[in-house]
Amino acid sequence: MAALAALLLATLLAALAYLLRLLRSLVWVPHRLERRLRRQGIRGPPRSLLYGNAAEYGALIAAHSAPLASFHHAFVGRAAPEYRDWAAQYGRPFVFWFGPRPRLVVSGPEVAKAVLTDSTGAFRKGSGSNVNPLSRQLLGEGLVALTGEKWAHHRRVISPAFNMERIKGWIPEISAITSSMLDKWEVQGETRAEFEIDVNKEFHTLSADVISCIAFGSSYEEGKRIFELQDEQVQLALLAMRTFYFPGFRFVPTKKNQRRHSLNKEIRNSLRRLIEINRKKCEDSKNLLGLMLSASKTDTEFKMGIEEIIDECKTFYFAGKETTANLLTWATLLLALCKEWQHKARDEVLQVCGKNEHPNAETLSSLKIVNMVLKETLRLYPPALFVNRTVTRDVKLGKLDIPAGTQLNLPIIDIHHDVDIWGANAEEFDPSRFADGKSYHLGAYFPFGIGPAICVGQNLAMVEAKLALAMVLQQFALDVSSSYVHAPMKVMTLQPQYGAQLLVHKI
Ligand code: HEM
Repeated sequence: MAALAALLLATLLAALAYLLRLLRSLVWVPHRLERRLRRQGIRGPPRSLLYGNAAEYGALIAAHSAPLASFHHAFVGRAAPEYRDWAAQYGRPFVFWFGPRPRLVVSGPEVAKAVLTDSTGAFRKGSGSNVNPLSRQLLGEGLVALTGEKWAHHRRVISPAFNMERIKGWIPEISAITSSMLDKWEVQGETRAEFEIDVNKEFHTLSADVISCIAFGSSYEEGKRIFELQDEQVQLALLAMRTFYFPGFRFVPTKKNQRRHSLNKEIRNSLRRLIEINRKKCEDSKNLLGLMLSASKTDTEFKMGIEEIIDECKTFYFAGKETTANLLTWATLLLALCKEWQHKARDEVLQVCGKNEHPNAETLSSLKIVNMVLKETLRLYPPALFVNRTVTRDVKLGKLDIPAGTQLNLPIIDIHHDVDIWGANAEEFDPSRFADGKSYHLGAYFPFGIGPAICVGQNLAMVEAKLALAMVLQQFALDVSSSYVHAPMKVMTLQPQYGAQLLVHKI
């Protein structure tokens, strides 16, 4: 009897301690953070205790959901309305909440540079969305989600697969993959002089194929199921990111959670199989999988377990496909709209590579105009709309006193469209901004981030995009189709909501 009473008491005490911790985390800490921000005049939409501003955010997106009346580039108010509406209403910086931690949206190149290049450890990669275990399922515990020593270790293992020399070695493969995409376009052109194509779909397949081939030594077909499952995971991850996460909620068997678990399990199993199939081929290779497999065999600090490798594969499948596909999509749409730059870029490609030669490492580096077009596309239509950091200790940022626990949101897209930085024509497509010799502030333009956590796939993305765009221009003329509806939208990355229909004809 006494033992039962003691057990009961212990359970009660444990439950009380849990409750107190929960209250502290859900009520006291957010209240304290909010008060400190308020005292400095930082405001935002009124929040609810559990859901923060998820409802207001949903309403804001819905209010701006109509497609744009024409194909213009002043679309930040549609794709990321918080940076315009809430900034106008509450001033800058402003704060909003998706759960119990504030997201402080800061602005200006100086702040972006200070935060991203900080070496004191005051700002940690990732934020609320990464902390939510449900959204973390999408990318796994890979490089994007990792922090601290473990992140540095993975980064050291992985980076060599993406250095420029290594990427240049992959040019023939990327060129062959692009060629086979264009052969299919050509077949369509055999019966009609001009035909419509959704380039967004085409470039998603292309970049999925490229990442499968050069990172894992496999083909798109092998990885296709993983990409499809990840597409479904994106929707569920987005839901999770925008709602409050109650500790332990992932174990509650709701319909969505069950689907999340089965997707996660199937992706991990598919990756495990894929790694096994390609193990032999990759072990001696210096591709991403090869480097990670080598790391799994060492007994040094670089050791990586199979589950860690699977996590990284998830990260790379997603990060490698979405972003580059969207860069290519927006670049071709912009060139289809702006004939002057389409002609300039094509003339350059034909002059440097001729009509029939695929670009190689040497000719690729001579394609200055194509490079300028891609850089301007990344400015106007950055695939990653923002970068997040968690503030690890109380820190001074300019005049602001930012308390530990705040999530900092660096709005890439807003800074890239800022008239004060880019001038009166900030919302116009003008690749000449990036002509040789022209400079800009490091924190004013950072589509790949800056500092120690800068995108590890940057070289691959740029080589792939340059090569694919040059090959498209070499063979096809592009026009915007009358069925294209201009509706840039944030779905993790910046995407055309209704596809990217172009009219294409062989030249
Ligand atoms: C146009 C294409 C791309 C854009 C715009 C882009 C953008 C970004 C940005 C903004 C970050 C966050 C940096 C930070 O937190 O400071 C990032 C990180 C990352 N990207 Fe990319 N990315 C692109 C292509 C790729 C590709 C092709 C891959 C892989 C093959 C890749 C893999 C990653 C990984 C693994 C990280 C996390 C790096 C780390 O935390 O160390 N990205 N990217």
